[in-house]
Amino acid sequence: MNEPSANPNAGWNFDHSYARLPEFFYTKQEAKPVRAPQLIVLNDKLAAELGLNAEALRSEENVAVFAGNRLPPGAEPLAQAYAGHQFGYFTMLGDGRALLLGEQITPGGDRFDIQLKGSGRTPYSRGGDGRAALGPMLREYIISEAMHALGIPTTRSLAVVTTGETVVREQDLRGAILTRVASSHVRVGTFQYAAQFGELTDVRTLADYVIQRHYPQLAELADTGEAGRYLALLREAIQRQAALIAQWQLVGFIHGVMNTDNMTLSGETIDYGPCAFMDAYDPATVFSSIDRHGRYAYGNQPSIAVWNLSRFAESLLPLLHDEEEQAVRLAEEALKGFAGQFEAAWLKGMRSKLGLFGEQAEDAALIHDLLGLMHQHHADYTNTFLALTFGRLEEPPMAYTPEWAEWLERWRARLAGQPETDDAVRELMRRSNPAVIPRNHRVEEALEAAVKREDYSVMERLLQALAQPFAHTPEQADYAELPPASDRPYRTFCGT
Ligand SMILES: Nc1ncnc2c1ncn2[C@@H]1O[C@H](COP(=O)(O)OP(=O)(O)OP(=O)(O)O)[C@@H](O)[C@H]1O
Ligand SMILES: [Mg+2]
Repeated sequence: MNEPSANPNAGWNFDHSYARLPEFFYTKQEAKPVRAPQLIVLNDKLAAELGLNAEALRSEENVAVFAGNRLPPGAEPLAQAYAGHQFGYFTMLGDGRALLLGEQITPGGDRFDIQLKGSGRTPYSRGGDGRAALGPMLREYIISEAMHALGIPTTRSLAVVTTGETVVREQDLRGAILTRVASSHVRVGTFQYAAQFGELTDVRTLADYVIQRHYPQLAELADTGEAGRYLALLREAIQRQAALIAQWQLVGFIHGVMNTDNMTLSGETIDYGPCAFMDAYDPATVFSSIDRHGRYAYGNQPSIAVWNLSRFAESLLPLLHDEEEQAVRLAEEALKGFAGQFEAAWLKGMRSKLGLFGEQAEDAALIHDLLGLMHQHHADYTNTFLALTFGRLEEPPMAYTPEWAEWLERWRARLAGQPETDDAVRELMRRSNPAVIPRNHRVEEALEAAVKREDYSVMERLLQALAQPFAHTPEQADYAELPPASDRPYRTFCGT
């Protein structure tokens, strides 16, 4: 059993709005204590943002909190229920290895879920052991924090502890628990769960909860119909996902497992499983070893988002309009909005990456032709934009062919036709093209040192570089190196 009350000076300040929902939505559950917790990494900056005292968090008492061995003051742990489509197939899921401790209210009044991932079995564990391994939890820590530094909405990572226990996968691995921080953990799959296994009132309760928590400006709208708040919720969720996926595409991020249970209503990226950043530009890039048909390939991410949002819309249908036909029409119209919103956000981002101010009709062709060349020449996505930013145009692949020269000519002509100075162009491009992304081979190098040799310095160095992705120090330049050819194509195995 958990011992109550950890170090009171850590600054834990919980509320429990999710626990005030009907019990249909969760199961109260304590963490299963682990043998020998040890703190591996703590996010001091995030701790401060949450109103937590990093020094107190390092104490033995609070390391025990991160391990699930102690409850922090005011915590009321629960496992959330949800369902979802996994690779297109619907199934009941729920937190099978995670627990929500509560919602930390920050000094500024913001609310964040504090969740332990890897904290033991729950009623939703099915055949699983409820545990997680050190490598995947550090991977989630590194990539989620990199995404945050890139300005992309995401769940955050506060800490990783090892448990002193072994988790059995294909081989024995060191057990670990990640403390995850999120605006909320409500997923498209939470709505699917309510629609499939609950009453209409449950869907309504959940929708009103999400509106209160993430879209409070909609709360006063009417119930149903064209001007209703549930249609507005659908539209807003679509808008946030369109913006999010555009940001993924712009940095070359491949989520890898865009199941409906891995899409949040907050619009934050969640579940860093078999995800990775693309090296050479190719829309067909897939990293996940279990995604054999390329369902979640880079180029498919926008259309998969629409597929997932369609499942969300289906869950909401009875709330959209009293007449089903009208409800379907409203949902379809809302879903049609995604393409335009995505395209607008993506084009805007691409213009910035190329230093283009204003909008000109030929911009889209200029951008698509660049991507076509990059694809044809297996050009590194991130480094091509860096080369353009810093005028290193003699570097491969640009130096290769007359087609590149022709494209560069068109780009220069477009730049020359705008009133902004070269400095302004360079500045925009520097802000829009990261120097450092969490490249697979560097992440793996850090994980190998951490997991196999208990050497965490490689990861610490990587985390420091990733925290400032747009800085251009010599340190940063080191991380712009391409992976050795033997590392391509890279696969992330789903040994979680
Ligand atoms: N070792 C495990 N034991 C029990 N349940 C598990 C285990 N691994 C995954 N699950 C459950 O399987 C489902 C799908 O797993 P998935 O990999 O999408 O999630 P996850 O990485 O555990 O969690 P999240 O989506 O919260 O980041 C989830 O319901 C998850 O809780
Ligand atoms: Mg998941």
